[in-house]
Amino acid sequence: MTARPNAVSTFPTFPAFPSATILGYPRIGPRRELKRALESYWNGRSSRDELNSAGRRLREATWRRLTDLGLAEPPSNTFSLYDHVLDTAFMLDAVPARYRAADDVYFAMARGTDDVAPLRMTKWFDTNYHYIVPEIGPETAFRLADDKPVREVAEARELGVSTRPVLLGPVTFLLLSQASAGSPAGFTPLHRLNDVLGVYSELLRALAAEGVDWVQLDEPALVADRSDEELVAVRVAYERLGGLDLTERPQLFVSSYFGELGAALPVLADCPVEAIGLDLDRGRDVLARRDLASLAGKTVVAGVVPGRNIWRTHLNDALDTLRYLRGKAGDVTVSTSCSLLHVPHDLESEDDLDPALRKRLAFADQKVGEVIELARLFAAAPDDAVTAPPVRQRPQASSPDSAQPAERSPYPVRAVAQAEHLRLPPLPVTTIGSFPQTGDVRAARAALAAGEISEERYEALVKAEIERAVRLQERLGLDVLVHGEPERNDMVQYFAEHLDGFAITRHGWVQSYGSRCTRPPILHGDVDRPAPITVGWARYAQSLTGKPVKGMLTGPVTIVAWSFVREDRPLRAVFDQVADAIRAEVADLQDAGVSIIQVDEPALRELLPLRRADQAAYLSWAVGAYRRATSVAADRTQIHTHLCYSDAAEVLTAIDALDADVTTIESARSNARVLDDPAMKGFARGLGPGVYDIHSPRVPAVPEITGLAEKILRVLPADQVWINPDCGLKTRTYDQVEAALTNIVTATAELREVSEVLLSSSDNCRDRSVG
Ligand SMILES: Nc1nc2c(c(=O)[nH]1)N[C@@H](CNc1ccc(C(=O)N[C@@H](CCC(=O)N[C@@H](CCC(=O)N[C@@H](CCC(=O)O)C(=O)O)C(=O)O)C(=O)O)cc1)CN2
Ligand code: MET
Ligand SMILES: [Zn+2]
Repeated sequence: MTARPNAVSTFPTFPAFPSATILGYPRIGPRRELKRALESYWNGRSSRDELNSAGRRLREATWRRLTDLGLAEPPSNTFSLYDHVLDTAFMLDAVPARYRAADDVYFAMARGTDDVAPLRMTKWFDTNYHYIVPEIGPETAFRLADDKPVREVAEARELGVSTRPVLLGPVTFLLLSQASAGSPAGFTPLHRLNDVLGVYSELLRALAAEGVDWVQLDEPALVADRSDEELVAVRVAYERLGGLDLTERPQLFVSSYFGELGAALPVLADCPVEAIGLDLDRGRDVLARRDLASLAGKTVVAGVVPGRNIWRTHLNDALDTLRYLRGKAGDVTVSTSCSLLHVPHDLESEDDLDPALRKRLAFADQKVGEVIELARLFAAAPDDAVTAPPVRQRPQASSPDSAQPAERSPYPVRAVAQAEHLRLPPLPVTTIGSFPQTGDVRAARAALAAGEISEERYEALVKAEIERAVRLQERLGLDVLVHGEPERNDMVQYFAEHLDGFAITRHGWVQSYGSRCTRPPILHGDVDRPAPITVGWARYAQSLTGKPVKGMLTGPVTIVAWSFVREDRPLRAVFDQVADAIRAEVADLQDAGVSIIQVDEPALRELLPLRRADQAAYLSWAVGAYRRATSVAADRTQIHTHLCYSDAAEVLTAIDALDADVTTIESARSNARVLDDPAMKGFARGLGPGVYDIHSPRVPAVPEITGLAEKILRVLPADQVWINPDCGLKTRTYDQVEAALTNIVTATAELREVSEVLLSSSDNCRDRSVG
């Protein structure tokens, strides 16, 4: 059968793409209605039916809002009760056998149950959103098990709204999945492409039968480096789906985002799909490509309104870009650069922002307005195309970088100084920093903000909470304690609130995973630390115990990564300013007698550019910022760092580069896979691979913990090993934490006995290495 690459112009009976659109919309609700509904269901306070109704109300509110704002054909299936990748796995019946008996299979996969651990969760490309990693093997029996995308179309139609369903594209779905445990060597989920395409074909037919004109297939994986085999998969997928007769399928819009399509552009251009989406914020390089003209027969959905930040769009620049494209592509439609999932709902909710700053901002609803305004301007603009690709660049540093401060002594020298100073037992047990954030503390913080309680009262409550955490750790027998971070609403927002140059929102929530959200601070000015931030709390915590209490800071890369950052200064200069603020805090903690300081960088890998060619440069200045923040530490001050959501190879490169003395990492959730990495041999620093997956309410049993720790001890000399959870405990309850830490301490005591031999021999090793 011959494909028809240009259905729009050749067959005018097929409806054109609307002139303005968005790729997706926040789903948590303007007042986090979804969060409340989920947590109420999980706590047994409401039924699944009530949860489903809450979801339905949110979808209705979204479609009404978007049509009120003037969007003709809003997207549907952008809603999810937990995660859209999980929705896709569920829809395809890619449900591993161990979940099938659960009461609620969907949430068992997302969160685990008492009997079964959840699926792995990891970062969605370079964002702070997390998706659930599907497990696919040769045994996965794909079928269309759920018709959510079709149902949502019908649901919207009842409200008089016709929508464009959004699906995760089959190639990205498989590339984001992992091979199930029993899969034969060499198997990758992409090997199942043909079977998945069978189900997608069936789904497209069902959507066409439902009267859908356009379907959006998201393929963000195509903006990262892709092998020839993967590019062949793209071709196979879209020749097959586009090859369905246009009476049997809706028109296909393949959207890319978070970067430029690279080698995937000519492949897609050659496939019988009717529209292609380009990210013209992060993927602007595409404008200079000669093969852009290969899109001449297609609708280009031009992502000129940035979906990853909250700054107003420069409408004139965007208009130039649209007019330039008009000369190159077929139809041109105005869109956001990606889904608006990554920005808060509505600026109108923010009453407290400085009016001068506020004028420069656009949240999701304002971005919808921009898209519509641009479509109007574009339609009214003269027909002649702009002929040169418009340039819009981030400013580069005009002055030389500020000097990098002096480095610390080499690690082996520091290790000796620290061992003498700290006198820790073998296999020290510690935690990552936060203890459960209780409703009481959150309520107290809300009451303080509302002026209902005094500063003194709030401080007393926080101190009581610190004391509770310290006493618990002492009682359970941990070796290096933490104060528990009760004074922090969030590890980034808290610092932003105490630094100059940041603004904080009241309702600017962005979903991070499931029901969990953050309010990313807005870094809009020059960053400076007017006064010490954590020193008072650290002093207080240390006064309660003879065991060392870690000072706890968030690193510069993570502060930048989890904020909305100004674009009128070179990113590198911004990093340096934040690094200097943290450096001042490290110095003050040290002066206050704190002997272990942890500077977390869980977002280090998140900001890693998706294309390998750009990664070395990024790592050099991200790492530079970290070292700038920490190199003020004396040799005997032990610097810890914590990384989560990274894979092994990335972590190991990063750990060496960061030059911290001890690194705690997430590993329980992936069964300590990091230790299989060949680079682990010869690893020379302290390492704490997590033995407790804190993302799930499950409490790990002692043998589970010893099992993981033994795996660690087979690879690493015992005197380098720390025992700790995967990440902070703030999302857990005190009951769960007490049970899990008890088991961790018990398991460690057993290990200390069996590994005494190992310990004495590795001690010798270390002495030799120092010479
Ligand atoms: N920024 C950031 N990104 C991160 C992480 C992180 O810790 N921070 N961790 C990783 C995993 N992501 C996470 C993201 C959020 C949360 C999380 O727990 N968020 C909390 C909100 C934290 C917060 O801002 N708390 C505030 C506000 C709390 C609140 O909801 N207050 C009530 C009122 C108080 C009450 O009566 O309960 C309200 O505003 O309605 C505070 O404690 O002050 C939540 O969604 O529940 C956890 C992990 C990766 N990315
Ligand atoms: C997402 S990494 C979290 C690190 C932080 N210190 C905590 O324990 O919560
Ligand atoms: Zn973490």
